[in-house]
Amino acid sequence: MGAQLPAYKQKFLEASISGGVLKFGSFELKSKRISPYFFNAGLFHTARLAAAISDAFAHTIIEAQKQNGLEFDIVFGPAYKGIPLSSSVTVKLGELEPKNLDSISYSFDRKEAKDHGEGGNIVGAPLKGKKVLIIDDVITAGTAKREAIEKIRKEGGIVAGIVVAVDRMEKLPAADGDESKPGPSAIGELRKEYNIPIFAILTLDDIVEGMKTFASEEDIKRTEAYRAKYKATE
Ligand SMILES: O=P(O)(O)OC[C@H]1O[C@H](OP(=O)(O)OP(=O)(O)O)[C@H](O)[C@@H]1O
Ligand SMILES: O=C(O)c1cc(=O)[nH]c(=O)[nH]1
Repeated sequence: MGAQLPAYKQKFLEASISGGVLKFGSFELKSKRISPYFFNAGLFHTARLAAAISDAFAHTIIEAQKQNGLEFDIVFGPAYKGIPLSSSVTVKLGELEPKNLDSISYSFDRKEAKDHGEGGNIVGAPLKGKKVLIIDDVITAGTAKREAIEKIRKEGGIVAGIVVAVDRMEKLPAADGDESKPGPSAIGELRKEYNIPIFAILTLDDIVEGMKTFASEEDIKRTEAYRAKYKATE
């Protein structure tokens, strides 16, 4: 499988396939695009798979600290699929880098604010004045990350960056709904607009490369055609 990929990406791709997380077929996305592949991070639910995804995130984050000077106090996972990731990745980071990352915290949001008890819509570490790293499953059109950034800022947090499991490398949805037109990259626009670094464990290019050794001709063709249709032009 995907001999060209670095070992940690290869391992993560293999875990995604064996756990049924990465699937091929026909799926409607949050953006309403119809995709021939889908990454369902909710299926990383066994001890082995949860360890595999938190390990891949932790290595990507530690590498980004070393190479790009990424600094953060809190690992934030947007609801819902980001929630278990925020806690498991925080534990893994503390284990791998006890000297630097032992005192980081995690937090996440509620999709609907709680109106009793402690109230509000943030659970875990308070965000005010803290550097916050968003971690999540997938970026497609960037809508979910934009919402997370706005929520964090509203709470007084400073967004330090984003790390996702999969960058689908897609363009922003066209304002007039005409998806045949070229468009700028969803991830590139987020980087520019908020001046933050964004990292991914796997990109669509990595998936297409890896697919060559395990997927059917038909799935490869359909995924390549989808990539050609929705890829960003800048
Ligand atoms: O880049 P985008 O076009 O926003 O799409 C990608 C996001 O959409 C889904 O989140 P959803 O809001 O459906 O949340 P959940 O599955 O985690 O509940 C998915 O889990 C990604 O986080
Ligand atoms: O864009 C989405 O909604 C989306 C794509 C994907 O691959 N996985 C997912 O959970 N959501």
